[in-house]
Amino acid sequence: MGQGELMGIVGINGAGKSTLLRTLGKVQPKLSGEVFLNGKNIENYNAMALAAEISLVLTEPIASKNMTVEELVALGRQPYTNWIGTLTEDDKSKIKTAIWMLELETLQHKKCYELSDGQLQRAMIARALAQDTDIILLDEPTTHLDLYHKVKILKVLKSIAFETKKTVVFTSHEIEMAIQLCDTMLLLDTTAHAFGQPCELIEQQAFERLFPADTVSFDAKTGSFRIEK
Ligand SMILES: Nc1ncnc2c1ncn2[C@@H]1O[C@H](COP(=O)(O)OP(=O)(O)OP(=O)(O)O)[C@@H](O)[C@H]1O
Repeated sequence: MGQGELMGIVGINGAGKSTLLRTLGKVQPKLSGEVFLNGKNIENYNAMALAAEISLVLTEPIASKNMTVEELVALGRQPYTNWIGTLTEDDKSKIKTAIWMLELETLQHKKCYELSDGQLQRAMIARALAQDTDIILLDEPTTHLDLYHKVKILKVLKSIAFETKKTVVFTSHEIEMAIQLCDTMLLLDTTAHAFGQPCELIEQQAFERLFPADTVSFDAKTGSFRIEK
């Protein structure tokens, strides 16, 4: 995966999308293999050093919804602040930028429990952005959102990758949206995995293999799935 790129990990239920993402972020022990970051095995990174390289947006609910959006976003600066958590001008500027990029200015003083699912997801992404790491990993960031908000979140992720030159990797069931918006995709399949630009995967007929064709087929011309009646 490259700098400034949005990469989607897609595949059927149980294909191992979340497991792979959480393994990349060292949130859970690896089942096999090794993960290298900047030429160094992630096993050799301590939590603080890894938090300066990778930020995570996971599906677990946040510890306390009693904090404001601004306080939640400020948590992203934790790996850099001193033991009393004093924010420097640089920290405050990164928090402000993240709030601005996720269009949270009018919500920043609201408590997290007052937010809709989509607003809370944006706040979580702002926290990851404030952490200012080269890599942002997100597990199913569009779950529970309506079509418009799913598209909005993915477009925000794309612009974060493009404008801040970060590598943004997310897992999703939104294969059609990922085809339209991702720079690269990893398609996890029970038999073979495919990685490349969406157009390359379409050429390889990788999406046709995903579901039984008598139920759901893939139309390469439109890049969309069709229900067989
Ligand atoms: N490489 C692997 N080898 C063996 N088991 C695996 C591997 N990857 C994932 N699993 C197991 O498969 C199960 C499903 O994995 P996971 O939840 O990551 O799938 P998913 O694609 O995110 O599913 P969903 O789309 O339903 O959220 C888990 O029990 C996990 O431990």
